[in-house]
Amino acid sequence: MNVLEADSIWLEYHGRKVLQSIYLKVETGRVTGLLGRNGTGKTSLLRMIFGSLRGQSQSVRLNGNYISHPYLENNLIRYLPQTTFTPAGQTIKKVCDLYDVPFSSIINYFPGLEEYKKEKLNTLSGGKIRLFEILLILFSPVSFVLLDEPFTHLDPVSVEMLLSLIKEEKKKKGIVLSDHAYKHVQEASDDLYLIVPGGRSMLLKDPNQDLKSYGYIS
Ligand SMILES: Nc1ncnc2c1ncn2[C@@H]1O[C@H](COP(=O)(O)OP(=O)(O)OP(=O)(O)O)[C@@H](O)[C@H]1O
Repeated sequence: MNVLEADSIWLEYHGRKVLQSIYLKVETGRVTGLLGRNGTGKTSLLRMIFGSLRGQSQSVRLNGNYISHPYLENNLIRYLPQTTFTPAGQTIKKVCDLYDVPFSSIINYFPGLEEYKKEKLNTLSGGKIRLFEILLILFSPVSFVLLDEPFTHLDPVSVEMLLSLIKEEKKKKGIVLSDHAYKHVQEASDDLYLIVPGGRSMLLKDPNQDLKSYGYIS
């Protein structure tokens, strides 16, 4: 089992405090959910764990050992951002090769993609590009994946498929999942954190009750 911890995370933008003293843990074999109202800093936190955003302070540790730039470590971590990140002018097969993800593993869960194999990514619809990118990150040969709003833009059948794939993939990986579709996040997560006003993270003991008392749901 591998354990990834983010500790002492502090982030300010132009003197405005966003994250203060955040702690979050994810283990292989588990899903850690991350919730918070708009603008509380979920994306910033995911990027700080990945290593692509530096704050005023951060300690990201793998099995207790500090890592300065997790995304530079071999086969450690990948991040699904909220926006498209794959090169639109590349073919789907080429992008799979770039990410070391077999095209065959993606088409198993993406009916109709086979015929686009040699097409460029920009021939897919926005929602299909999103589904492709989610699968690309989820099936990546790494120990941890960070998924930022994976349910947005997916149709209901794809959402159901994604929920069952997350369950399957967590057998091999640790997954951090953040989305405003909080019921899906709750359903998929073994541990659930909420970023509360003031930029602190709370590990929820009784999610239904805690989400109400912290004002995330009414
Ligand atoms: N580059 C930046 N410069 C200044 N402020 C920023 C920058 N990026 C983000 N912020 C601010 O930091 C705060 C946290 O943003 P972030 O995108 O991490 O929140 P979030 O919880 O992911 O939001 P949402 O749920 O709306 O996607 C917001 O108030 C945002 O306006």
